[in-house]
Amino acid sequence: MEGAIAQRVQYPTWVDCRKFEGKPLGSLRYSQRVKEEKRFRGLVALAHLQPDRRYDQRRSVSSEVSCSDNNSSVLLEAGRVHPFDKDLILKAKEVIPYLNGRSMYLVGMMGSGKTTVGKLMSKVLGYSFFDCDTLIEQAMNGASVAEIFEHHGESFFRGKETDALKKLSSMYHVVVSTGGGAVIRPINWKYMNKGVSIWLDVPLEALAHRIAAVGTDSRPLLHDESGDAYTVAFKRLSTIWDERGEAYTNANARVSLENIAVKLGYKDVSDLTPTEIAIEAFEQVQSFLEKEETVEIPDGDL
Ligand SMILES: Nc1ncnc2c1ncn2[C@@H]1O[C@H](COP(=O)(O)OP(=O)(O)O)[C@@H](O)[C@H]1O
Ligand SMILES: O=C(O)C1=C[C@@H](OP(=O)(O)O)[C@@H](O)[C@H](O)C1
Repeated sequence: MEGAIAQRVQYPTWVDCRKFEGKPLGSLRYSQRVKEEKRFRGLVALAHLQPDRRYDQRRSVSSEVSCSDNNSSVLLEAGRVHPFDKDLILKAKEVIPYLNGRSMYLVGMMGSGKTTVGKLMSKVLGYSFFDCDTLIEQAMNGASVAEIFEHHGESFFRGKETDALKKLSSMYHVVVSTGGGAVIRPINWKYMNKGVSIWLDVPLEALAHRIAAVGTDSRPLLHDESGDAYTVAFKRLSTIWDERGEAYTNANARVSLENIAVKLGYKDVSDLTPTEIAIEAFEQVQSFLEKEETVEIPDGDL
């Protein structure tokens, strides 16, 4: 089966954790008939899920999504999925009335989890998700962020980033993962302030570990020094943090991974799951919006 078919097939990469309740540890076959296009009707996408002990014993499952017709079967994607958590669903239901359709903009350093956590938040809220870098790449006919930096320079990229945020700012019911540098241009805050901005505050050591694990190819601001991956990432992140750390504090809500770890009694922020981070993000957003609602209006303005 060709990649073209694979790309068009919609399959569930996000599952409701109730499907796991009461089930013994092991695998669950999750099937969904592909009905998007007539000619693929005979195909069935199967997500084979099982708890992933290597990554996170509590709430992450590994997935294998395959697609088959009568003659053949092909593996479309293997990866991790994060089942919805009851607490996350409850928290989302609580925050929805406060949001009243307002969008959310995740800001934070490279690798802070804006995309991972943002996708999860959007799914559980029933919002659409947009990744700013991806929008820029699409606007540049598929050129990667690294290629745009290389061929056009950073300031051209920043212009495209502002264009993307401007477009997004007129939309409701969206969660946006912004690029790590979006906070440096004041005009971008004007656009992000149409919604609620959330800073994912992750210690630099944890960021460097994450980035060292996936490599720096897609993050051009990080891959210009030699040395071991962790040290290179940590050094560059420290310099970038000195330049723009202050700008993240403009966000409406701050989600500190160190604070969540203390609250949950974990020794290390790397023990935190995206679900736990998303729950805290909703809590912080709600607390910001509650305060916003109770801001006193001076008598003269009534
Ligand atoms: N809570 C987490 N724990 C461990 N790894 C994470 C967590 N959140 C994200 N990651 C990993 O860190 C890397 C960067 O995450 P990503 O969501 O792409 O960050 P950003 O969009 O802020 O650059 C990815 O490899 C992702 O799988
Ligand atoms: O911090 C930055 O200046 C950048 C962060 C990247 O996005 P992520 O934060 O999603 O990695 C991407 O926009 C570009 O490489 C520049």
